[in-house]
Amino acid sequence: MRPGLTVKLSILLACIGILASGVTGYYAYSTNQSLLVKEAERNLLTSTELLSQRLSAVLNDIAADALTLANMPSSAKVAGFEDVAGDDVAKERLAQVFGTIMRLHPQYAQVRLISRQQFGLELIRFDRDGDRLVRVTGSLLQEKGHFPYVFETLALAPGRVYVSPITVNHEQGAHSAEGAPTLRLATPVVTSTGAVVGVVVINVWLKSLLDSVQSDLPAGHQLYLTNEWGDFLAHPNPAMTFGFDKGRRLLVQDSYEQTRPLFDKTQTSVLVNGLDNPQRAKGQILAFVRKPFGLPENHQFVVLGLARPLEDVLRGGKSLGESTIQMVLAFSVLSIVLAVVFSRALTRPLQMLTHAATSFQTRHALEALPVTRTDEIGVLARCFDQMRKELKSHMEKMSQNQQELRHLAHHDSLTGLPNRMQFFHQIECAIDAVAESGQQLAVLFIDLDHFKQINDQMGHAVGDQVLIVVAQRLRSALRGEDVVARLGGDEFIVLIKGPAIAAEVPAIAAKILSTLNEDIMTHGHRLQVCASIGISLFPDDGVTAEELVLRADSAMYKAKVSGRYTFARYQAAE
Ligand SMILES: Nc1nc2c(ncn2[C@@H]2O[C@H](COP(=O)(O)OP(=O)(O)OP(=O)(O)O)[C@@H](O)[C@H]2O)c(=O)[nH]1
Repeated sequence: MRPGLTVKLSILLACIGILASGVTGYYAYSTNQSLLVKEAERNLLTSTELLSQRLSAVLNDIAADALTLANMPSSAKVAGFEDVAGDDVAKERLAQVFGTIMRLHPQYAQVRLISRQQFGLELIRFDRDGDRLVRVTGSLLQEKGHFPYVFETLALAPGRVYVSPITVNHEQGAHSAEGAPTLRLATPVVTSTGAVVGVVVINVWLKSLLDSVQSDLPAGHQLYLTNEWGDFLAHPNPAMTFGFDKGRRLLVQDSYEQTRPLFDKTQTSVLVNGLDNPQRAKGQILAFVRKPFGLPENHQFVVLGLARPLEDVLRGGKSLGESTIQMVLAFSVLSIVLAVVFSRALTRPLQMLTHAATSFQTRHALEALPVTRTDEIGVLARCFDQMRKELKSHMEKMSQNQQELRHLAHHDSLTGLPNRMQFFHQIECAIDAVAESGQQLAVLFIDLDHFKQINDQMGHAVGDQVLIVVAQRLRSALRGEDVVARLGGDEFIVLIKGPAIAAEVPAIAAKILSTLNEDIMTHGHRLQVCASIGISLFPDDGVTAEELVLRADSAMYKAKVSGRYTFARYQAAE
């Protein structure tokens, strides 16, 4: 069975409801996710900027240490001696200070005083070797004049601090510092006359530097650091760092395309998130900040980045997601219920109309209609109600007319008695019925005497009234099962059946004659009617309707001839 209008409408409305709540829920959920990510991005950017400021502060502290050492009068004195041996007492005192600095700052890998003379010979040098502090002396001291951190620092004005690029330390004999990513800060040692006589250099392990910078970073955050070309110096995966030292370039721009503006210097910070860029930053939120690094005239910078898992950020929205799903499910169920209720309410009047139409079509029944409604359905119902009432009245009239026509076809319109056709039908039925039972039938052909005179003398209306009275008297004089019909004009015919009808029929004929002969009062006239009756019997006088009627007619003429107002039996010789 095909679904009805109610089902279709319910499905449509339910689908709309479910779709609307689903879309709303999805929109609320995704908007919330976007807001969470944007908020996390802002916080991450702030953390990254704070981190870069902390890096600056740490570098400033190291620079301050370097300046402190360089500004000590003994530094200039030791560095300024022509003789390498110099003033051993002053050197030893200065070395104790250098050693103290090393002990106080575990992140320092090396602290040195390097002379301008003798190709930048190291004068005082402390190395860190694991937990141990090693003072390098004598022939182990090396010439460092060819290193940029020496010759570039010697060219600096007093009080300025050189910051080297962060590289892997390949200086031989540097104990634990050898092979480790290192940053060098150096400042010139100047005599009271303004002569630059040496440099103080502090080597810092990048790892220690970053550990101190990110010490209070929340768990789950990952640190990125690149140089000004984008080479990774710090990365959650150590294999990704210092690619240039291993003969290949591992650039942040290749990992995160969005960081290019930092290196074009068109932006100072960029944000990347895995929600908007699942290809580039899968499952992560990242913030990158460009930070000037070292001497301003060198236009150096580093890029600091922080990342945190997207999942951590979205975890806060998870409960909202679950609530949203519950809400969507609840609204979907509500939508289905409302859709069914609304559809039924909407289609009920249509169903009433449909039911009323089909009931009217099949049973002509006038079922209830929503005629009291004030909307279009009410108008339709009232029109339909009016139409079916008119149709019903027409149909009833037609049926009545048909009945009347059917009656007229078989009855005489003046007297209401069966007509000739009906009589013949009845007599044929009676012949069929009595043929085998051995019963008899009698046909009485009745013709009024001198009826023409009544018409002529008293008018046709009186004649009609007389015919009506005759019909009534014939009907009342006979039994209910006897057939009385009018053949036409003043001729009537009667069919009587019974086991001994031949013996009874003279008395019946006599009764008819006397009944008809009683006075008739009509139109102010007193009349008397006489009649002549011819009788034929089945099966003695005929076995068909035509024969019986014809022979009764013939007998009636015999009665007329014999003086009227009498009856006569058909005789074959006639
Ligand atoms: N008022 C009236 N007269 C009718 C009707 N049908 C026929 N007639 C008349 O009935 C008369 C019948 O006349 P007949 O049977 O020929 O003659 P009658 O005067 O009865 O003479 P007899 O039968 O020989 O006694 C005619 O004058 C018809 O015009 C009718 O329906 N109403």
